Amino acid sequence: MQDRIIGHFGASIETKTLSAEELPPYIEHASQIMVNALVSGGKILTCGNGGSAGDAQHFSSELLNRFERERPSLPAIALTTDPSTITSIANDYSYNEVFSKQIRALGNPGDVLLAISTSGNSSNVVQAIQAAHERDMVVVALSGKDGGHMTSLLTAEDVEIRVPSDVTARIQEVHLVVIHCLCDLIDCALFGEE
Ligand SMILES: O=C(CO)[C@@H](O)[C@H](O)[C@H](O)[C@H](O)COP(=O)(O)O
Ligand SMILES: [Zn+2]
Repeated sequence: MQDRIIGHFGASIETKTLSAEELPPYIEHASQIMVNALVSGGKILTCGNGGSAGDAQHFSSELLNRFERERPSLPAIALTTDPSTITSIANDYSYNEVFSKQIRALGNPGDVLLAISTSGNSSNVVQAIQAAHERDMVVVALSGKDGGHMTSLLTAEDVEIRVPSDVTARIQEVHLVVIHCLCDLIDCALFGEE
């Protein structure tokens, strides 16, 4: 079984190496979108399912609390954290609307939606992107595989960071590095390079 374990590490390293070659321009662009929103008084909403819900919460917590340095709190809300809201929307309407209904209430022009989906096909994330555009928000899509339905919804204002892999776990492992890159770039832009 240790060969399997080593295989996971090897595949993760391989995917990260390929991502390090392909993704930096998209990550930098995404960070600029987020910084522009934050300096204009906007906030960042985040969403995703399963492991990507964890990533959505991981990112919002690092803005609200801190990443690696002492700095003021930054405005971010994970749309994945309130079971009463999520279960009531899913129960009364549809699970596909659990993020979009929140965005219609919380999102404002100039805010950013970080939409996370390894397949790009999770309906509630797709509908979240549609709702964000209705609210004149900008979208940063964090995806993988062929980008799925999410990709076709993005405008020229948005950016997609698509991990070059078809394996959900490997994509998620790169998403975490991307989230930390975004936090670092935001801190550098707002509070100076250390
Ligand atoms: O974390 C994992 C797999 O590693 C799963 O929980 C995974 O997040 C779930 O299957 C999600 O429903 C997948 O959705 P998505 O990434 O395609 O949007
Ligand atoms: Zn996972």
